[in-house]
Amino acid sequence: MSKLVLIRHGQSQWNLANKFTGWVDVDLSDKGVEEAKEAGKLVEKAGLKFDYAFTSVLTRAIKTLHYVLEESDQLWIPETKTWRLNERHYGRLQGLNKKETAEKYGDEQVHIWRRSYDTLPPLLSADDEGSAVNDRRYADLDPNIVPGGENLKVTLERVMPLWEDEIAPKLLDGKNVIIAAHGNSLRALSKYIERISDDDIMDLEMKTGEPVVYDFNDKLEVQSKTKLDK
Ligand SMILES: O=C(O)[C@H](O)COP(=O)(O)O
Repeated sequence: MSKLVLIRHGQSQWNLANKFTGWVDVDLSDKGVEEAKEAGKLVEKAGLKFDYAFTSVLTRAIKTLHYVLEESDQLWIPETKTWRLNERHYGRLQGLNKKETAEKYGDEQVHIWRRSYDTLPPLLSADDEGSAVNDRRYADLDPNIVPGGENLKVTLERVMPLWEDEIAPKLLDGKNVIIAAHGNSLRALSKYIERISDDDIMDLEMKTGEPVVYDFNDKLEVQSKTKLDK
């Protein structure tokens, strides 16, 4: 009945540099731009037509959405940008190199920080330099809900109101939706959509720039899941 496409942004500058990124607003790399354009061509080839788009307030996801829509000639559709689709906030890990962090704290600890459902990363406080509290794009948010670090569970909790209030009603109304966001905000959403357990979600990975297409019936049950690739 309706279709939902999830796409993780193309490779970012910090994916390339292997750094924890989270809410830091880094741009796409040249390869990331190519991945996003390629994804748009796949969307065009698959004949996917969207009624509505959602993305985060981070440049890498916004640009990916726009490349996809431009390549598929639907840049005109209405879109919402919201912090609720931001990458999971990586707290004090943001800006650190993932390999160096694993050398310092051990592979197991870093794997837990990256993939466990409910372990928080070391938290940033509101007066730390990198805190999102002082970022103009979050000025309308209650400072108490601006995170200093999130696990996947908390990420899912802040994605859910958007799903319930904005996305699910559109899908139930037969509209097709595209969401361009981030590895972990999309893992959280996929966990909910596919009813994946807290343990199994550790193994779900989202590739950069790969569109994932869900078909729903009129009860919003998943009928199929397809990844678009070359
Ligand atoms: O925020 C980041 O560093 C990445 O985009 C996702 O990182 P992860 O694969 O370590 O969760």
